[in-house]
Amino acid sequence: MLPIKLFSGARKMEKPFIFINSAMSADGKLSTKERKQVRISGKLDFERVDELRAQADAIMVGIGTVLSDDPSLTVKSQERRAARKAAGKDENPVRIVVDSSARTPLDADIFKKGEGTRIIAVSNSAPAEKVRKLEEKAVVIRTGTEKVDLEELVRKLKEMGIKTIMVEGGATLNWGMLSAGLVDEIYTFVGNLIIGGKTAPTFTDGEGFTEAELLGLELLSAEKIEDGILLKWKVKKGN
Ligand SMILES: NC(=O)C1=CN([C@@H]2O[C@H](COP(=O)(O)OP(=O)(O)OC[C@H]3O[C@@H](n4cnc5c(N)ncnc54)[C@H](O)[C@@H]3O)[C@@H](O)[C@H]2O)C=CC1
Ligand SMILES: Nc1nc(O)c(N)c(N[C@@H]2O[C@H](COP(=O)(O)O)[C@@H](O)[C@H]2O)n1
Repeated sequence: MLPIKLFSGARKMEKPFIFINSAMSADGKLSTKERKQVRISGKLDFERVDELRAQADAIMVGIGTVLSDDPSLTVKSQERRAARKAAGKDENPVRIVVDSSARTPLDADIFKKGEGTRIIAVSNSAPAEKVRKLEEKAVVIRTGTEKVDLEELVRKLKEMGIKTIMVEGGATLNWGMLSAGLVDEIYTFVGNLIIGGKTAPTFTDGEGFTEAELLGLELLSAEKIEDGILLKWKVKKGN
């Protein structure tokens, strides 16, 4: 594997640098039709992901991912956690869940595992009692009427000092972030399997772009890792 080069985009910091990292099957699926998590990455790719997590200020996922996978979103390597500590940071990046209706379970692994700040982003229509319970475990950010306003959320995260956000899916959040023009780079690991199923989540679901709105990408690199390929893309702005 080539040496890991993090975050090629050295753009001016008017907003946090935001990248999506996902693992998908050769047919572009993130998980099965039952939304069951699948091991797509091999050992080396999981190491790469762990390094990305360790370098990021924050990791963001959608509530769909929390409900189906119950991820902890922690940095797995003890050395990387120690390096973060030595640099005066928490062992884990800030963990952010985009959760319009405050559905995050109070016993979710993101609360149970690892130190560090958790942020739950809810809309203003989220049930008050559940929000109050979440506030005992996390910083709650309210934005948007029915649905989290991702642009405003990102602005608030920047005000909190977050400079780099790693988005780890799923399919709907990827669409929300891409369609709002918030993503700078995309890293997709394409693994050596076919998942199939027209209801299985793909890298980007949501409404989809019209022909006039299609999002252009510039290929930054393509690297074989074990039996898959890592594609790094830069999102073209203003197209
Ligand atoms: N292979 C991989 O790298 C990954 C796979 N996955 C898979 O993806 C699936 C989950 O994906 P989804 O069901 O699409 O859920 P998701 O994780 O994308 O969460 C979607 C939810 O986010 C919330 N949301 C709030 N405001 C939003 C906004 N403005 N824009 C977009 N979403 C907003 C909505 O409640 C929406 O239902 C799971 O099956 C999981 O296993 C998830 C992450 C990574
Ligand atoms: N990079 C990557 N490769 C795969 O093969 C995967 N299945 C995933 N899934 C993502 O990892 C999250 C789990 O995180 P924790 O180990 O619990 O910290 C899962 O929710 C998906 O976002 N990713």
